[in-house]
This record gives sequence, structure tokens and C-alpha cells, in this order.
Amino acid sequence: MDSRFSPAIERLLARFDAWEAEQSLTAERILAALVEDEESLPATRLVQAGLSLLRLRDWLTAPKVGISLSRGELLHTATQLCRESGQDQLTSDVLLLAVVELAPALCGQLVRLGFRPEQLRTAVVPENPLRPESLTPLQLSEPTELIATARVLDVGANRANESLRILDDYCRFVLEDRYLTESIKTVRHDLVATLNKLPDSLLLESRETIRDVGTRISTTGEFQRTEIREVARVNFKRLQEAFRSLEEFSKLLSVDVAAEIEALRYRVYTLEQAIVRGSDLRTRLRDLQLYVLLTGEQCVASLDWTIAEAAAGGAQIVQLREKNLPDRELFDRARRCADACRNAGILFIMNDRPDIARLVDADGVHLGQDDLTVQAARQILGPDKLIGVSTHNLTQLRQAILDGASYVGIGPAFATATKPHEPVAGLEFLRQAVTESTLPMFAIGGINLGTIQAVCDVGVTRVAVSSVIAQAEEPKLVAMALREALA
Ligand SMILES: Cc1ncc(COP(=O)(O)OP(=O)(O)O)c(N)n1
Ligand SMILES: Cc1nc(C(=O)O)sc1CCOP(=O)(O)O
Ligand SMILES: [Mg+2]
Repeated sequence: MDSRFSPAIERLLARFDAWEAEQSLTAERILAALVEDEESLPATRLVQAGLSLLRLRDWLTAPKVGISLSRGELLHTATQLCRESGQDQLTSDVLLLAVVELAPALCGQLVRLGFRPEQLRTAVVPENPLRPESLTPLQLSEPTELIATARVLDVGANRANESLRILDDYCRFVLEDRYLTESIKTVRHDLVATLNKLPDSLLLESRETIRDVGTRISTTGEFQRTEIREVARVNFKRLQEAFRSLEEFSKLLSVDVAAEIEALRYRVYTLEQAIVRGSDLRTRLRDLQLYVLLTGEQCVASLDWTIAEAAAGGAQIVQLREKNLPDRELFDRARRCADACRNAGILFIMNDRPDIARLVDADGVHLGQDDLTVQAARQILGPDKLIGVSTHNLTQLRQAILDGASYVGIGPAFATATKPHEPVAGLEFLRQAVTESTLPMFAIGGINLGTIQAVCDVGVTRVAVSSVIAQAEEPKLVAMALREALA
């Protein structure tokens, strides 16, 4: 073994020989090898720098002409970076940075997938490298205290990791949600990266699980799971506890590491809101596909009649969307619509106004990007009401998921006279959105009997419409035809 190289680099170099013999030592091939293990340091660094591993792997497996690299030049660059970072040993994340810096065309492709190269550089070659000696325990006078602290951290890291794996499975197989799965994975990678900042192998060397009485203690509660989402709830609780312990004990070794764990704990809290609470509300919307937005003045007939007809044709949610009414009239109209929806057995959502939604006991509120935040609306409406959010691009969609939206509007799919100034997001956004997450999504904007098939063709299963129902002589027939197209 060459002590200049980490074991991971040694293993990789052994593969280089075969690739060189085949004349296929390419930047893409090395990158693929570096991220084979999703828990590896390079994979962690890429996720931290904005890349989704799923997307990266999709891209890597697509056919392409590779960018050839020379082994000598690669090792030379990596060794220089290693010196810059103050490390004695070449590690796989430094090699990754060398690959990215030697192959600007590859870097450009990764940037298109969301990669932020400067973030990788800062992580791998920090301006003030956190040297192990700066982590030498300052407050721990006795070696036995150091060992005890290390054991607590080791146990905490294992617990956190176990819970994160379970939550990863929950998001992947129960919610089948790509974005939430990635978000949980990122927390796991970031935890590894944070704990890697502690002196080398401190955790592993002190592992004495056999002596850890805690591993043998269990309460009957640990074996009771009545519903699948209990698994998520319980594991979030365990995770928060593990993070709390990691945070407290790591303060004895490094305040920086403790601060990073605290930040991770807050991220986990946000994910818990989205995943646990979201699960209940998702279930409520599971079978709802047709959502109708109504404005009194745009209906060819009365609001009450339009609601009853639309519901008879298969509309399952009605939103009152009024932009020009004085509050008192708006309140009055909302109350009438809420009654009409209740009579028709469908959900009633109030646009823009959580206060009025609460006053009329609506099923929820819909918020745009400039309206009140989900968090503020939650304070007004409590935990059980639906909160929908309009999204027009992937960034907004991801934010809405983390904010705990119960559903999202995705659009505009097409240009629409109902909201003429909104730039069209288009079908490609709809396709990306349904691939990204399984949060209930209603495509909106210019959807009618002529355009609905194109919307379904990109994988959308729910739509929100306005003019096609409001201006129909027979809203019931239109609703039936829309449902038919969605079936
Ligand atoms: C289901 C649904 N999706 C999107 C919107 C649009 O909301 P917003 O962007 O706040 O615009 P206004 O409708 O308030 O003009 C919506 N209302 N419903
Ligand atoms: C109110 C609204 N919001 C949109 C968005 O993309 O956020 S599109 C839209 C108008 C929907 O009406 P119609 O079905 O008549 O096109
Ligand atoms: Mg709005």
C-alpha cells in the first residue's frame, strides 16, 4: 500500500490499468466509478454541490463520446490539489475535483444537471482547512472521556443512519417520491461528511457496541406500528433524538461540527413536516383528479348552479377565485360556495385567503408565489386543512414540497385568457414535475377538451380548469368529458 493514497484511491488506480489498456480511461468512466457507492465521499460531495445522484447516473448511462484523460496528468493535478487542501493523503474527493477541473466540457454538462463546481472546490479545498489538530479535544482532559464521547457519537451516528435509511425506504417505496428520497439521502451524505471532519477513525476505533447497554434496551412501543406512516413518524423522532445527542457530545470536540449537526437537525424537522403531515393530506387527495376554479362574474350561470352541475359531471374540488370583490362580499360568496360544495359532496378551496377559508370552514386554501406562505397559512388553518401552492418551475415545486404543501398547481400548461400575464411553463415542466415528486399535482392553464390529451400524455393525472367549465352551457357534460380523458 502506498501511504500517499487512500484505500479508495488504491482500488481505483488498480482499475485504471485495465481501462488504459482498452484506451478508455475517460473522465466519465472515472466519475461513474467514484459514485458507484452512493455513500462514498465523492458521491456525498457531489450531492452537497447540487447534483442529484439519480440524475447523474441517468446521464452517465446515456451513450456518449468520453473525454480521455491521462493518468499522469490526473494524478499530478490531484496531488497539487491535495497540497492546497493541506492533506497528506490523496482522497477520492480530491481526485473527483481533479477530474472536474481537467475536463471542463464534463463540468459544463454537470452544471446543466444542477452541479455547482465552486461548491465542490470549497468543500474539497477549503480556504482555511480544518486540520485534525484543530479538532484535538480541548475540553476533555482524560483520555477515558474522549473514548466515552467517541462512543456516544458512534452510537448516535449509527442510530441516525439507521433511521435515515428507513426514511429513505419510506420515501422511495411508500411515497414513491423522487425528490423526498433525494432529500433524505442528502441528509445522510451530509451527516457522513460532517462526521468525517472529526479526527480520522475516532468513531470507529472507539466502537464497543457489545458494552453499550442501550442496544439491549427496548420498550414494547418499539415493536408497535399500526399504520405504515407510523414508521415514518417514529423514525423521525428517533432521528431527532440521535441528532440532539450528536450535537451535544460533538460540542466537546468541535463547535463547527456541532453547528453543522444542528443545521442538519433543522433540515430534518422541515422534512418531517413535509413527509409525515404530507402523508395524511396526500391520502385525502389520492383519488381526486378534477379541480375547478370559479369566479362569479365569469360563470355563464349562477355559481351555485355551476358548482352543482360540475360536481354532477365529476368535478371533485371547487376553488373560489375572486380578484375584485370587497371583503364582505367575498366572505359572503365564500360561505355560499362552501355550502354548495358541501351539498354536492365535494371539497371547497378558497383562493388566496386563509382567513376567509377558516371563517367558512373551507377544506383548504390555495396560495400563489406572492401570497402568504404555507407556514403562515398553517398557523391560521391548523394542521388538518389542505394548502395548495402554485408552481411554475422545478425550484418552486421543490420549495413547495419542503414547505409542506398538500398539493401543487403546475402551470400554466398553455397560454390562457383567464390569467393572461403568466408566462407559459409548458408541457416540459409538467413532465419534469410528475417525474420529480408524487405530491398531488394539478396541471393548470389553458386546459380544455382539445388540450387535455397532451397533458395526460406527459404523465399528468390531475387537472385544474376554469373557463372551460365556467363558460360552458352544460358544465356537467364538460366535466364528464374531462374525467373521461383523465381515466
Ligand atoms: C390549483 C391552482 N393552481 C394555481 C393557481 C394560481 O394561483 P396564483 O398564482 O396565486 O394566482 P391567482 O389564482 O391567485 O390569480 C390557482 N389559483 N389554483
Ligand atoms: C388561475 C390560473 N393559474 C395558473 C397558473 O399557472 O398558476 S393558470 C390559471 C388559469 C386557469 O384558467 P383556465 O383553465 O381558464 O386556463
Ligand atoms: Mg393567488
